[in-house]
Amino acid sequence: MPSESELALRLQQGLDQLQLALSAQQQGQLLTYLSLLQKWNKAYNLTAIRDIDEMLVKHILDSLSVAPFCGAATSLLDIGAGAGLPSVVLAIVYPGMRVSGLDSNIKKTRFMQQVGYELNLTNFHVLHARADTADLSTTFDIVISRAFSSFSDFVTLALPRLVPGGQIYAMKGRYPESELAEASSLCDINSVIPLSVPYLSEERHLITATAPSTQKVN
Ligand SMILES: C[S@@+](CC[C@H](N)C(=O)[O-])C[C@H]1O[C@@H](n2cnc3c(N)ncnc32)[C@H](O)[C@@H]1O
Repeated sequence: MPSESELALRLQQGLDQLQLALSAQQQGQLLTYLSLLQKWNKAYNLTAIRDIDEMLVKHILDSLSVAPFCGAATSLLDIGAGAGLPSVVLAIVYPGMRVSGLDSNIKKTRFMQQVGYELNLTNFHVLHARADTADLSTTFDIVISRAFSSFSDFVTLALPRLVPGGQIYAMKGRYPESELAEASSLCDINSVIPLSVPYLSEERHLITATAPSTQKVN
């Protein structure tokens, strides 16, 4: 198992590759989050990944890879956030952004609440609810998901939660050709951005979309 200083160095080098400049405090928060994930995973089964270095790459750095595309937003909702991926990571990167992590699984929302408390993330809010019935009373600049559902199901859930002109972001693995075709009548797909995750040779993509500008006919 890598030592704390080895993990810190690997994080620092990953951040350099992503061209993200985070303070020592933010890097410390990311490492504390990583250790909480590993600690709670034993009892709560938060993620199938057990190895801490793999968690750093496939969870923390993977979530950080979307950060450069979120900087203009003041609010963000993560649907099906699970253990807080990517929402906790984005709340750490952007302390001025109102970030909400929503999940229907009570163990996962308890974990996110504990993370928010231990990291003193005052901009991070946890919602225990189903995405289709959640009473949120507010809308968001970005609605994001990672490993949640088909893109079309996600779009249907995300659209009512967006401010006018807000962005839907879906984090995907391989180029999601069939999912894009299926959702083309529901929204305007603006881009499919290849993401590069440090130390990972697998494909990652970010779909960005907005509410349909015109009434679409099937
Ligand atoms: C595969 S996990 C992904 C979690 C996290 N986004 C990640 O990348 O690790 C999907 C999550 O979606 C949640 N979920 C599934 N259906 C949901 C719904 N209708 N409303 C809210 N959360 C839901 C599950 O509880 C689970 O935590």
